[in-house]
Amino acid sequence: MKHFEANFDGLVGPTHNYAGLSFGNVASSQNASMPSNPKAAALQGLAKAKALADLGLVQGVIAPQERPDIYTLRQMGFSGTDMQVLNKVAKTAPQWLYACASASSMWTANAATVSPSADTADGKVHFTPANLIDKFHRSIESDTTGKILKAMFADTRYFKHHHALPLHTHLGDEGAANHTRLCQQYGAAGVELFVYGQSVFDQEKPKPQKYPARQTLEASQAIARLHGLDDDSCVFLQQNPLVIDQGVFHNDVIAVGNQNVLFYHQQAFFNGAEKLAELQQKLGGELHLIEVPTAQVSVKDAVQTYLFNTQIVTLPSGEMAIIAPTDCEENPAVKQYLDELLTLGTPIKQVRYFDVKQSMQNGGGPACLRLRVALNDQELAAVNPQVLLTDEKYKKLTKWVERHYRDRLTPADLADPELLKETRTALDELTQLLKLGSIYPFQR
Ligand SMILES: N=C(N)NCCC[C@H](NC(=O)CCC(=O)O)C(=O)O
Repeated sequence: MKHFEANFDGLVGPTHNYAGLSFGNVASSQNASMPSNPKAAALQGLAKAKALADLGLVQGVIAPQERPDIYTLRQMGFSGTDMQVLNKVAKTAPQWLYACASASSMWTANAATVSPSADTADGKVHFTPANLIDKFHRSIESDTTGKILKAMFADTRYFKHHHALPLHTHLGDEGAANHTRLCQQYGAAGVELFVYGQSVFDQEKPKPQKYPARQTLEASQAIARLHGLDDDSCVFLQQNPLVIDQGVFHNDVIAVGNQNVLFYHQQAFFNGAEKLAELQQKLGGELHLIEVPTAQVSVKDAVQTYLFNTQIVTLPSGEMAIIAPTDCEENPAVKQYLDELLTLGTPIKQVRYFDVKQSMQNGGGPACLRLRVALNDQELAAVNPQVLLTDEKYKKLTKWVERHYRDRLTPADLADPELLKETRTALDELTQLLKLGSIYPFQR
């Protein structure tokens, strides 16, 4: 049986904008109110995904969500026709409109936590949508995310879908952004590394002082239980609270792994040495720990360039490549580090740069834009084939974006009734293109 890691990238939705919604995410705050370009954002994401497909990797897409989310606004008492709801919220409480109009579901590393069949007790691939409760605009994603994932991975012989964790801060869960699966081969049982920002029950553990820790240890433990992972194949590691306070709002802003490689910053973890030894012992065999020293790359540079929000992928040749944002190429210290990395004798032999600036300006790099799902060939054959990115699908999606997306949007434009119509027309067409059925509330 063959095994792969498939990447499912979030298609950027037509309302992509900069509303400054994510306290603790430096880029989101810095770029608040700047005009965005949804068309460019969606095309940049698609170009990155297509390049990975062209490298011989299994690549798919995940549909965006319906925004503005009129249904959530109705739950808050805005009433009348859809257009009246828009009008009232824009006039009386625009902050709620911004929160209900974000295209944030594009960052599919936060869509769910996924455990491959080689790791789980029942031998199925398990999915738990992230509840994302730390940020209101993201907390409204999980229901639709669950529906979209079920439409993509429908075959119950292979795929098991859980409900998102209960909606309380005790169980704050941000999905795969704080979860890394290490293994020797994709098809062999691996070790799942859960990185959390704080513990609710263990008050001895340190907490960040300035910015929120979005993921709790208790949430990570709940996911491991739901997915049927045994203790010998899990490691729970605390993020360094000092880096959360410098803008590292998810672990994937400071660490990334692939197979038996873990690439991370010297300051990424709290009590890292002990936990990484546990990881080595549980994984067995060779483990490449690539620690980037502060002396070479500061935490500030890591946050600005997203050096660790890169994707490390295994190419068909067996070599690994780093998929980095062009922001890394533009920063001399980071570029120098990446050049040097290729000479260190690790499995990483190539760096490829991609312009995903529209997403970066909201704090989302290449790794945020993708959800990884390790699959064997039987499982892959059971995935809805329409969501896989072929040459033809890429062309169709590109044309779809060009037809429906605007090239300029400010938060003020989110109240435009035409935008709501345009978005629904686009999404209706997309569900047909990807054969997803009626997943959006407006279609029912
Ligand atoms: N690191 C990973 N995996 N994902 C990045 C998520 C970025 C997202 N930004 C936003 O939601 C900004 C939206 C705005 O401000 O308009 C967030 O903070 O949750």
